[in-house]
Amino acid sequence: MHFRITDGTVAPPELTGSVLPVGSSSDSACQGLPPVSVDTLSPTKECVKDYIHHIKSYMRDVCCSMRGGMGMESHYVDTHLVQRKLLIKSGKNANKCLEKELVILSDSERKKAKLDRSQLFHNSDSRLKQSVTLLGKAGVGKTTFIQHLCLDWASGSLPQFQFVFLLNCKILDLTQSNYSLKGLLFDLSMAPRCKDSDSVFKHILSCPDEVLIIFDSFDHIKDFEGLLQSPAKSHTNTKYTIKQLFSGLFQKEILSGCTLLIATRPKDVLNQVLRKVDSLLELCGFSPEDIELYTSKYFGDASLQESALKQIKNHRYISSLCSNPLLCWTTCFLLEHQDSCNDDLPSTLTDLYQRVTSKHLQLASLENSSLCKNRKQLDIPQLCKMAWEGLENHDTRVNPASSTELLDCSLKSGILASYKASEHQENHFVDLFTQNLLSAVHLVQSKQVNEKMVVANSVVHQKKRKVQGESQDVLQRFVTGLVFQKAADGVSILDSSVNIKAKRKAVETHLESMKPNDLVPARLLELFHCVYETSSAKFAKLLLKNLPDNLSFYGTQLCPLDVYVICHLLQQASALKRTFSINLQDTCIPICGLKELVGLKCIKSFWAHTADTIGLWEDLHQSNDELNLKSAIEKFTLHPFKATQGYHIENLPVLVQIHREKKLPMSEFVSALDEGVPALRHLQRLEFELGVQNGPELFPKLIEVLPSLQSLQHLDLEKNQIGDSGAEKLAGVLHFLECLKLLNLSQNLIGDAGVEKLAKALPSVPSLQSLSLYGNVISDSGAEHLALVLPDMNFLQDLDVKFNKFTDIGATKLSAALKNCTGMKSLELWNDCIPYGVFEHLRLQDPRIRSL
Ligand SMILES: Nc1ncnc2c1ncn2[C@@H]1O[C@H](COP(=O)(O)OP(=O)(O)OP(=O)(O)O)[C@@H](O)[C@H]1O
Repeated sequence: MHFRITDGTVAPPELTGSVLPVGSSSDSACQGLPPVSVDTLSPTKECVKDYIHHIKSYMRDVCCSMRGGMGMESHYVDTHLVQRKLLIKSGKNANKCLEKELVILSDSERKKAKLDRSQLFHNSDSRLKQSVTLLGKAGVGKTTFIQHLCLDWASGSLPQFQFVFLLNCKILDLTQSNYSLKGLLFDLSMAPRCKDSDSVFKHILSCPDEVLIIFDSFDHIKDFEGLLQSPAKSHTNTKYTIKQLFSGLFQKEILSGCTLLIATRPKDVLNQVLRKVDSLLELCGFSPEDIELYTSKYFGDASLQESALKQIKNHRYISSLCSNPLLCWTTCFLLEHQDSCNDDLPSTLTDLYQRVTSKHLQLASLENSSLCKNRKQLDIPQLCKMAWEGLENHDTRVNPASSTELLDCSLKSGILASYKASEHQENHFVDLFTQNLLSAVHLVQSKQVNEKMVVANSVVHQKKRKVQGESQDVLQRFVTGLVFQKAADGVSILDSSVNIKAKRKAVETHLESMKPNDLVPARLLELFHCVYETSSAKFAKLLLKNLPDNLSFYGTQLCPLDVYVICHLLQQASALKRTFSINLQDTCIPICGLKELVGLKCIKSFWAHTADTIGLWEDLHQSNDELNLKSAIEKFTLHPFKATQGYHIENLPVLVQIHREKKLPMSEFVSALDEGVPALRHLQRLEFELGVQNGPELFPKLIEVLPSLQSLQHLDLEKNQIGDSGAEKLAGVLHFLECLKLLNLSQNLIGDAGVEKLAKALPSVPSLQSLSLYGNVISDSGAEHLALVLPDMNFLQDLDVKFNKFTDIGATKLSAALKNCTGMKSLELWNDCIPYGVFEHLRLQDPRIRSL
């Protein structure tokens, strides 16, 4: 059977379409349509056509509305997709979490990588992608996007697919092993019943490349370990588990050629599966323009629309929150039901969700006074307990044995949604935030939950190594928010008669013991959020006091809400006379957020992606904000520079151009740049870690930049395969690097030709103390060239040329030169082309020659 919702009063409208008695003859979706059943006399083609017609019509009916009763056509806001890439790591240190391997693009790269819905299934060379993953945080609109996609298909777009099957992993029974491929498609997907499923299935098997199968809420397949093992291999009625069927489809063992679309939250998903997909796409949330459009769609009435929009725009926290479509809907719902437009808007997530949940309950009780006359009659603690029990098992469904009255009221209030799964009815918490708020209420006020348990689910934990899922992050925020909530007011969902002092004290002690210095960037961000949720000046101060001078959010994707929270807390730092350097590399922080953070007094230097930084300068220049432009130029730093992605280096030449020409690319002379770009002038350390794949291609860009790095002391170019030609290019610019102390050219395939050029240039680097050419392919002639210049390198202390190809001839030349270098401390020259006896002899003559 199919899934559907059976109660539609206030139930989430994205599902209300499936209220219809699916597959029955009274199915309104079927009315006026040819019957699904196939006249045995009619050709198979006819029956397939009928069925397709029928699914399309069914999808049009089921997918046409969103939560809150809004029509898809009237209220949907077209959001963008961004093409994402994976950083493939292998071996022991490979991460087991997709989010950690996803390359975080800069804001400017994201703009370039934008796609729209029509490009979902096609590569740039217009080849069809066979597997696509749609990534997005909770509430960003994955399910809604898929609904729209189904509507597109039903209305004739996506003609490449004859069939679209939509599976919701939330309601699939993952424990049973009695499903066939046919059962998966016809009985478990959102499709009307097909009376001649054998014929249609046979047809499907004959044209797999015209089939799209969508797995929504894929993160609900909790256990990803071994997911790809033992895939289903047979199309026939052999019985499998859902995971085996997925694995069989994914690995093209069954229905090979079909297209798969997998929608999931990125955290927690094991990458062994998702790294194998053809395309990884991230669904973007609402831009400020989208928020405006959505608000105007939500409030039909122009004056309501205007006032709501004004309130959202005036409230920076709320407008940053609204970049998440679900939270935007929640905000609009609250605005719609607030008593007066002078009511304060919530200033924390806890506050927002408490108000909205209370409102839902209140409306439901008003609507159906016979079921729950007032809020008190509803057993909220029981509802909260159910939420927590589900959350503990990473499950959104509620215990079917719960009281009917409680379920009915929760369904009517929109806290639960009902689905028809397989053979039975299931009730689920409607979204992650609602379930987590109720769970947090349970933890905070239930007597069965002790302080230790509350602390374990409140603020960030220093020692936990495992990446925690999004759900845990949100739970922490709510628990912290509730524990420190000021005296319960009208909207509090907490029972004011319960004493939570001991729990509050325990969380407080834990917060006070936190050492932000030891936290990885993602955890540090969570700590910021938890402190923000407390709304407490005391905890904000404590956090600011304990923060390290160098703040790093490196590699953590920052959404507008994150940026708001960071700024909000940091702006109080000036009062404490604290200043920070902030690393915003690989955070994809939007330029407006960057502007806000960089503008803070307490930020004395920042490091963000070069293209975004130039974008920020251009923005400030265009708005004639010369003062802030000057400060943003001065605060920008590149130190210490570590290039691990192509885009870390690609824009450096533009920066150098700005530095030399003292103007921005599209402008005339900019007075703020009259001293060039200090970040370039002051850069002391550069590590070029692009490796074999990107290193050789991007090395010329680095060469363009090096002459401007007058303060560079440490240049690490290890393992980039720059070869002889790279060494020659480097030799041409070495004389600019007057302060260079360390040059690491290990493992770069440099041979005699390259080392000859380098040797000529090395004496022009007066301050060089340490040179490594370890693991190259230098033979005797190269060693000889080096030996010749060794006495001219006045400050050289350490030379490492081990694991090269020179023999005792080269080794002897080098050791002879060493005699004239009194300042040198070590020479490492071992390699297996030098006879051991010779090597030992040289070593005994000069102890500065090191063995392995
Ligand atoms: N593009 C959109 N236009 C208008 N409203 C949207 C859009 N996307 C999402 N919404 C609103 O946000 C709500 C939540 O979206 P949705 O359930 O699709 O999120 P999700 O990413 O699937 O979340 P989860 O990971 O929790 O399943 C929808 O019910 C709808 O009200």
